[in-house]
Amino acid sequence: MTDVTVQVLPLPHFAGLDLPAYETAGSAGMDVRAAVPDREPVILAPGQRAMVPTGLSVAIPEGYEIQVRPRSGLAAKHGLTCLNTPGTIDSDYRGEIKVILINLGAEPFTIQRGERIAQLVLAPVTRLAWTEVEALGETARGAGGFGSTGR
Ligand SMILES: O=c1ccn([C@H]2C[C@H](O)[C@@H](COP(=O)(O)OP(=O)(O)OP(=O)(O)O)O2)c(=O)[nH]1
Ligand SMILES: [Mg+2]
Repeated sequence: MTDVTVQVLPLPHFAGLDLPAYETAGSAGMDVRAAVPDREPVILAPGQRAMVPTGLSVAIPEGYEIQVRPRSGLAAKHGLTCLNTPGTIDSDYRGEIKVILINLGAEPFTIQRGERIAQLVLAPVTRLAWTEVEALGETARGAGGFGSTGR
């Protein structure tokens, strides 16, 4: 497997944190850390959401995106997830990557500086081009959906 090189710009408030990294040899995503101030952890009350800074800006090569996905441990243990999952980082975005976290659990959740809050997955993008038609080809499913095949 050939790695795709992505330029990363650590912002001033990233200082002292570790760059996202694969935690195991076969990991699909790199865990990304909260770049919140040391003395100002983000406390999410049940039902509350926040845009959590990562302290990183990137330049993804054209033809790729980065998906921001939740960590299953945080979701299963604390009800913490990414509200817009999977978040999309476009190849032309140069702002800071932020993680939109929501606490769907029953207890407040505190996000400390350096905590691994989500994972970044690099993915190829296939762009589509429309061809407008007057009718679509028939299929057995037709317009059936939303549970049409049963539960
Ligand atoms: O979880 C996310 C999702 C998006 N972004 C940044 C990178 C992305 O390239 C940009 C725009 O995201 P998106 O297209 O999902 O949001 P939008 O509401 O359509 O905003 P825009 O009008 O800027 O495209 O915001 C993040 O930092 N984190
Ligand atoms: Mg958009």
